[in-house]
Amino acid sequence: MEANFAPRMQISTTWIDAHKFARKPSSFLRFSGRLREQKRLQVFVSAQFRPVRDENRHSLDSFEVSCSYNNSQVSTLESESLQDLFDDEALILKNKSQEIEPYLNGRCIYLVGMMGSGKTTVGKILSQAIHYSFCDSDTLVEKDVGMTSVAEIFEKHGEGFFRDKETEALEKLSIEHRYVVSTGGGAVIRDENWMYMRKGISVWLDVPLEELAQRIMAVGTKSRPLLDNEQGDAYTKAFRRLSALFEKRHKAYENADARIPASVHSPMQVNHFQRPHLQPAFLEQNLGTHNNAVASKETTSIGAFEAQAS
Ligand SMILES: Nc1ncnc2c1ncn2[C@@H]1O[C@H](COP(=O)(O)OP(=O)(O)O)[C@@H](O)[C@H]1O
Ligand SMILES: O=C(O)C1=C[C@@H](OP(=O)(O)O)[C@@H](O)[C@H](O)C1
Repeated sequence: MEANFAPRMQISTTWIDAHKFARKPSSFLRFSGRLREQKRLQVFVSAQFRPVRDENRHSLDSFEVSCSYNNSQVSTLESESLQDLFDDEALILKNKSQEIEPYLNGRCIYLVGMMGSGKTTVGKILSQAIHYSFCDSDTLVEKDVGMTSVAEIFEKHGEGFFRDKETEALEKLSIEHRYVVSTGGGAVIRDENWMYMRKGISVWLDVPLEELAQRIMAVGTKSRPLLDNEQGDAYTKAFRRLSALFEKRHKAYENADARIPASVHSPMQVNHFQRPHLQPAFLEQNLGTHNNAVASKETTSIGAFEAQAS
């Protein structure tokens, strides 16, 4: 079976009549009643194609439509569940992850990376594949503080308070086993947090800023308070702020035991996994220093982790 990937297609900021959307079957695009009443909508369309499986069959799998009105984003819509889009990627990630499971010896995996790099998305898939539990450190902080969102915590108590709670959450997790932890994008800035994350294996999901800004534009900035107060259109806002944060943080991300570049975990280029030369002996070479439990010197085949030693 052949699996090729067509490039992502983007048609940005086009004006179209709302009634044209209204004629589509409701399962095709989901609209709120309020949106349907708007006369004209400014839409950003990002289309993603399924892999071509044979010569005759290729289909548009899913596409996201992000709508804005009067320059403020009002909604992001998806043709179908985004999970569909990740199905092929998830399968490959699962297969590859299962190969590394025996070498982990129960150590937690900490996913680090900028906001939108996919720590939560990838983390959930990974945890299922290796039969670990999944934990989002932001969610742990929210539960601890008794608030429903990080945005609310920032608003009521400020960033410093959130950072202290984040450190506490990582400290709690550091005595656990068999967890894939999606850390907050800023967790890497405190040395103390690294002390806790070093109890497990840290993996940096390294995604280009342009891609991050696209993803964040699609879902909006409301849940990410550090991106929510910039001026300008949604993409520029996200890109500008992400660039400033990355400038301050990139050295800290390099502390991670392994780096996975976007080309490996992007659904559009997931065939990268299948290249025969991507067979790094990641655990033995790069992680053995952190835990003697990685005793085996046999070559492992874990193409999902194109790792670079820190
Ligand atoms: N590999 C990927 N390719 C394309 N989009 C992705 C990928 N991983 C995540 N996303 C999308 O990016 C957004 C942010 O992902 P998320 O997992 O919440 O990131 P994080 O937890 O790092 O902030 C979500 O809308 C998600 O669907
Ligand atoms: O980059 C950051 O400083 C932050 C990232 C967020 O987590 P995600 O990376 O999961 O979005 C969250 O912890 C908080 O809004 C701060």
